[in-house]
Amino acid sequence: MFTKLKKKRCCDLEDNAESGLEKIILVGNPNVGKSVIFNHFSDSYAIVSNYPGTTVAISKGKGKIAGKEYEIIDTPGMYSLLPITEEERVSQSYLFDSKPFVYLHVVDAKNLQRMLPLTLQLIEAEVPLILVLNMMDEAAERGVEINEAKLQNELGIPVIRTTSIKGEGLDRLENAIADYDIQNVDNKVKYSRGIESAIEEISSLLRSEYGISKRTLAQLLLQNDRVAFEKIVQNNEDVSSIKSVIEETEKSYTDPLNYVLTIERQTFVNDIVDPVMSTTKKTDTLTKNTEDTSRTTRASLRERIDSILIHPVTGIPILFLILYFGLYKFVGGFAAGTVVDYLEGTLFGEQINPWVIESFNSIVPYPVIQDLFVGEYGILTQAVTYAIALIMPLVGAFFIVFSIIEDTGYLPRLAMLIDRAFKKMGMSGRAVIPMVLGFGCATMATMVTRTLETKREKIITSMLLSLAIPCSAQLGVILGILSFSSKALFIWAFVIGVELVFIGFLSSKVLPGKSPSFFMEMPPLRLPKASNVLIKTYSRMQWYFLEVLPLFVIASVLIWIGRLTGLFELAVRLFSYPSQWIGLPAEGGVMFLYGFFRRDFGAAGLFDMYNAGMLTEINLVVAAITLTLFMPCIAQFMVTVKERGLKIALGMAAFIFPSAFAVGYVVNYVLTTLGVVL
Ligand SMILES: Nc1nc2c(ncn2[C@@H]2O[C@H](COP(=O)(O)OP(=O)(O)OP(=O)(O)O)[C@@H](O)[C@H]2O)c(=O)[nH]1
Ligand SMILES: [Mg+2]
Repeated sequence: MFTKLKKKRCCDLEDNAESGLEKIILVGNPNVGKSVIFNHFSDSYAIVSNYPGTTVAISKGKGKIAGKEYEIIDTPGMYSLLPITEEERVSQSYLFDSKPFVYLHVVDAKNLQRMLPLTLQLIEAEVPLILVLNMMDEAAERGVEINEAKLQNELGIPVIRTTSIKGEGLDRLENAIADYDIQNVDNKVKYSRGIESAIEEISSLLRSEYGISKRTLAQLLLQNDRVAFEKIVQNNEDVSSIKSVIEETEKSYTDPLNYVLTIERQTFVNDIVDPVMSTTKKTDTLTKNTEDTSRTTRASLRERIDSILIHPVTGIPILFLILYFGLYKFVGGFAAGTVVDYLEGTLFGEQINPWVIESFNSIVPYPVIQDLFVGEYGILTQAVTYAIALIMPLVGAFFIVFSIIEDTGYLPRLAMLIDRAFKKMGMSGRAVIPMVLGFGCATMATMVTRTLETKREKIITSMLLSLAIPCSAQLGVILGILSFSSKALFIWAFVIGVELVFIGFLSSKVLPGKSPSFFMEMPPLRLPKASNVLIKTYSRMQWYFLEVLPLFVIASVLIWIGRLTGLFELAVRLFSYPSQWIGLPAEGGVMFLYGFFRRDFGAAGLFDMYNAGMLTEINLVVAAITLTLFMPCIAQFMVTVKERGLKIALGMAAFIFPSAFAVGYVVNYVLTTLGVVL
């Protein structure tokens, strides 16, 4: 495991640097174990979780297979070569442009019938291919047996069975890659006459060469795939003749061609699967076969747990229990209370920092430089202390809880549970995943909005992520600060919840378009693996630090320059007005200034002010609410610009900034007028 910990966290943003090595590309449906196999073979790490849509961008790494070095590439899951969502589009465009040594098509063996259409499409695309029957453990548990040799014969490509999570079969996969030799494989699918002749006609019109076969490109064109059209326009093909073939074909079918192709392909899949796959019938409890009985019991237990999690009457209390123990007790109580108190108060406050200040001052006698490194807002005394003593334990604790929840497969169940409520806000249950991920890091979560179907849903989700979802660090600090009174915590959660629902509801009324439909594959509930939870937590914290620490240091440097030039005082004075509007002392302005860098930096400032006795309890609740609703951090803003465009991102910011203070004002007014005691 520790060799894994040394791996670098893989690129979430696409980079197109060519390594010059031959490529092995992992493709397949979502949630089938591609990233597990990627992590096994490559020197990079891609996040593994138990829900569809974990990987949303290409990940690359290098790996040795039978002594030879390759570039290994992990792609986002896709259901078919015709993409619907953006992360599927990422995979499709990669297929268009790559010439790999081999593609590994990873499938979930227990669902072979549903996965094989993509295999047939890849065979039609005439790409070098190995089929990996993964999750053989779960297939066996469900009584599914697959005759691998027969399947290999039928398909004409190598077929390897694996249980990647246990490392089983990966050595045979390695051998199969080493021995792989490209060969012509017969196409397995023959469509009805109208479609076959259209494919032939379009193929004969295509002059250039592409990463996929002309037959496949013709099919994509028949299904009106946007990128396929862009490709043929780029290559100066005879687009108008191709379009007229498509129109003619469309006229001769009553159903959309996409549907016709899918249905016709499935009959070929069934013909292949029927003789190679068998399922031992579930036996009743009277059976003498103990193995079958335990299999049946396990299956029915799983179904029972599933219905408990999804049913509102039982599901909602369970959700609250998870929030109570996972967030309130563990992150808020243990990490923010015990661990941070010790690290920030005792270790850094009483031991490390006084020593650092003294040593630094004795070595560097210049007050200006001393101020930069060990002053009140210094790089070492503030940036590093905040990052290590305050944020690190909170983020770490949060990510541990979060990784466990992810790996159980709870999130898709949560998506089903609150799909109806989300529909009222113009989103579907699918948006639950980016929203929940937002509590980890809203920057990552904004990228995950790629998995959503409609533009409207993506805008609403990104908006709510920027507005009302506190990230782990901020949430941890706020839980820590407000844990003095459950009433305070309740008011904070209530106001943020109401704002979230209200703005979501309002956006769904203002933005044109229908509510999206909800479709999500339900992965089985699984027991989390400690090694995956630890590696994932470590890798996310590493990512977080790379993002956070430089920003904190930049903030310290800018504040230092600001103080030298007097700009800092000016900015603080400027912020002292909105700070006073919401009932805070004028010094509260500093905190909002920090908040511009990152909201958690601001929250950390709040923590300090409270400890210094500068704030009342009501001040604290109001400030926590305002900071939660405050501007998204710089990194999140940049990702929002990238995913949604500058105009939408600026529009969001223009709304969020004043509305945060407006809500703060109202809450302060109500609490002080009512004379609420916390
Ligand atoms: N039981 C079992 N679980 C597996 C196996 N391989 C992967 N998993 C689990 O399946 C889930 C999905 O694994 P990933 O590697 O994230 O799947 P992926 O194909 O990369 O998924 P996306 O990124 O969503 O496309 C995780 O919970 C893994 O632990 C296996 O062989 N057996
Ligand atoms: Mg993945």
